[in-house]
Amino acid sequence: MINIVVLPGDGIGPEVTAEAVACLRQLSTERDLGLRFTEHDFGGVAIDKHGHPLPEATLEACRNADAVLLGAVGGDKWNDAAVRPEAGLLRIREELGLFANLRPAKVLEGMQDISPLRPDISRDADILVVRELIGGIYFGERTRGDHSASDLCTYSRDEIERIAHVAFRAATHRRQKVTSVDKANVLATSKLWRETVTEVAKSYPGIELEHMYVDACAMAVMTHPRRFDVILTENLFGDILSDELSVIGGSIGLLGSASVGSGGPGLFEPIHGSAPQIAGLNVANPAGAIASAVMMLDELGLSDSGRLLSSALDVTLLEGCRTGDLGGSATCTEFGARVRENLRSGLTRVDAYRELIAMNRGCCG
Ligand SMILES: NC(=O)C1=CN([C@@H]2O[C@H](COP(=O)(O)OP(=O)(O)OC[C@H]3O[C@@H](n4cnc5c(N)ncnc54)[C@H](O)[C@@H]3O)[C@@H](O)[C@H]2O)C=CC1
Ligand SMILES: CC(C)CC(=O)C(=O)O
Ligand SMILES: [Mg+2]
Repeated sequence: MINIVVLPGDGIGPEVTAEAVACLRQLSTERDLGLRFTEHDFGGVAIDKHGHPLPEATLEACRNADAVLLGAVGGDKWNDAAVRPEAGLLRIREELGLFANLRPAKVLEGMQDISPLRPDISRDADILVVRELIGGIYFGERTRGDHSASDLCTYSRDEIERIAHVAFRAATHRRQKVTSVDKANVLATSKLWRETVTEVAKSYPGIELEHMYVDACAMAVMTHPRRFDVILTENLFGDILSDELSVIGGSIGLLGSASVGSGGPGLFEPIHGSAPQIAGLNVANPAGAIASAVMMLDELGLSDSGRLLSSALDVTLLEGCRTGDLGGSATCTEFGARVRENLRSGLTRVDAYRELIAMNRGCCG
């Protein structure tokens, strides 16, 4: 039995998570994976019910799980809460020791039509952001007075080393390049970051390392996305850059992520937030939540099943079944149902997918 804790959270979180879980349930039944799901309160909904975004019972369930699947948390409703939903998110990442957040962003071959970038710029873009997740300014001491406020940014050499190793190891399975992003012309933490990453790189002689300032990087990912393979960066910069990178593929609703640490359960969540404006309307794109489920299957050692789900997701998009954020009219539930239909038809659809790619290359290339 594989024990998966589901934290639907707030806003569109429950809607997109429901579609991902339905895909996983179907896969589990068809392929006898033994996935078992239990839902727990987390985020704003947990504040309403229990007075805290991360109740002890939820944390305990996550600690004992094989993996955690999360929707999103937050919303203006909880702006004045003593502990906000987002603080619960930071805490669960810290409690589970999830220092590495992996956020792949790519343009699906045959789908350059939905990228706002010119096809000659976006074609073949395929970037993995490796973001440090439990250090830096989000975790530093905060002060707030009437006329001033401060947030402390701290990184230790150890924290930088361990995330750098994740990035270099990832690059060895990809295109052998790491771009380390910092602001070392100004920040002390960035100077230490650059120095430490340069040192770690010596253990990976086959990997090309370049350093880039975050402002220049924010521009270059839009003008020359193909020049990037793995982007290694700290918590705040990675948060911002990964939302920006979602533009390349066409929508933030497409991107999933995996947060992993040193051996405990991983946490898998789309990179977007709770999108309160569209919550309850059944229009959210569940692709990012489903992509997160694919990453979860990989992490659980169920890569064959992950590949099937990933293909079913790609086929669904290539067929033109798209939610409003991608210019389509499919609802969240219709999109999820279509992914499951494609999943049901299994391997034959992978061939269909390749054919669709070949066809689309002609008209969108
Ligand atoms: N991991 C998490 O739980 C995160 C939570 N948040 C929280 O979410 C709340 C809303 O934050 P925002 O800054 O508005 O960011 P957001 O990511 O929720 O929304 C940004 C824009 O993208 C759209 N969008 C996001 N996901 C979508 C999807 N799956 N399908 C279609 N459109 C989608 C939204 O409608 C909005 O226009 C805040 O309370 C914020 O703190 C924000 C980011 C991450
Ligand atoms: C609470 C925030 C740090 C969440 C967020 O924006 C993210 O992790 O992408
Ligand atoms: Mg973010």
